Amino acid sequence: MPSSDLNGTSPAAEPIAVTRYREYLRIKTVHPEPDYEGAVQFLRKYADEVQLPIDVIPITPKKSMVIMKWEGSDSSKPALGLTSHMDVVPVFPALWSHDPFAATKLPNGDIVARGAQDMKPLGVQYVEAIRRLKTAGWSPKRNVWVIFTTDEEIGSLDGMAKFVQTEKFREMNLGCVLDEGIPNPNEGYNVYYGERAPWWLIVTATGPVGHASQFIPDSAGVKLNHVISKLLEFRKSEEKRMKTNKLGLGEVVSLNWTIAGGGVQFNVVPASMTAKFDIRVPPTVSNEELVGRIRTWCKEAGDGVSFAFDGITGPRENGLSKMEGEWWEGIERVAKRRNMPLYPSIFPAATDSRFLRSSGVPSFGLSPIQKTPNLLHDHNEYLNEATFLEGVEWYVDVMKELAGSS
Ligand SMILES: CSCC[C@H](NC(C)=O)C(=O)O
Ligand SMILES: [Zn+2]
Ligand SMILES: [Zn+2]
Repeated sequence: MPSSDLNGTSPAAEPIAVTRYREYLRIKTVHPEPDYEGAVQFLRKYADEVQLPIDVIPITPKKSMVIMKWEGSDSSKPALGLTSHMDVVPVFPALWSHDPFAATKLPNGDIVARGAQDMKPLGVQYVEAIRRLKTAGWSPKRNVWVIFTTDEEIGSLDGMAKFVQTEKFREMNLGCVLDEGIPNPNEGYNVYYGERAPWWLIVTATGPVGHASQFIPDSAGVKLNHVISKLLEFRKSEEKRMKTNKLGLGEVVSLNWTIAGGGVQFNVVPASMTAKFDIRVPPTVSNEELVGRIRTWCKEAGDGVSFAFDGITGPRENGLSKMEGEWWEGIERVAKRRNMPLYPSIFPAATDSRFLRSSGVPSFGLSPIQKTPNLLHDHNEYLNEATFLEGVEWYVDVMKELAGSS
């Protein structure tokens, strides 16, 4: 990392914030084998450069989270947390216009890379906002914690889910955390105060085996088909409910059959078959009622049909952060001052915030990305340099407002 003054420019006459962002994008924290060690090494140097104390918290022997602290003058007050995940989703390199890990900057300032939106900019914007505030001689009243998490993209089990159980998390005394949102193709920022729970449902049907030229009764396939049909009918009804009532995706249950399993040969009726579904359940839907429906459909299908949820997905209380109180009002004030419309809703997918909210810490998901197509998990993910820098300014104002001056 080349040296720079606290508010300096990099050797390439590029703002230092952009240079650090592009360096971070080049670290291959991509699943299935994210280079977390590379990211930790980068963040250690970065924290040193901006003079922030850093803690590296092992979650497993190969996966460590990173926490930077900007100490406030009144540590007794609940702190502000700024979180981002270090990992990114895989790429299909052939579909990309540029190497997804080169962080190429196009002549118009677009920076193309996996993670350019989801969600490496926020991690760097937090630190750069601190750099600017420090340079300006400003310091916070509340502690500000900058958190870099692991494995968000694969469910957060070896990440935020474990971290919220630690003594360190309790000691941080977080009053509110800001996390990721979704870019807005139009003007203004999307902001999320809750999210749907992922239910990764596995339905397994078993039945008699035999020669496939016969009408074998109650075969695994026949039974599984019953459950699949019921689930897909339910999918249709939820899609209709969304369209008829003009609801957001975050307000209805979505369901996709994503994996089919079982069978060995065309002419052998198998003993067991499975179907896996990605289901997203809004906080407004009763978990008991939905589990009850799945149970009924499996029972109707016949003996030997069961269901389970994968990993840490399935019915849970994710919590909703209230759009009231000092934290929310602070965010609204910043947006107003910056003439930035805010569009609150329920996040359709899953983020680390669900673990924070269910631990009693309000969390708001907002990526300061406007007038940019949403390319989360898509190829040719990019962010314009100017939009990135606008995000740094957003966090400067957010920190001043939410962490208070001393
Ligand atoms: C089950 S957790 C996986 C996390 C992932 N998050 C996002 C934002 O894509 C998802 O919702 O699929
Ligand atoms: Zn993300
Ligand atoms: Zn993602």
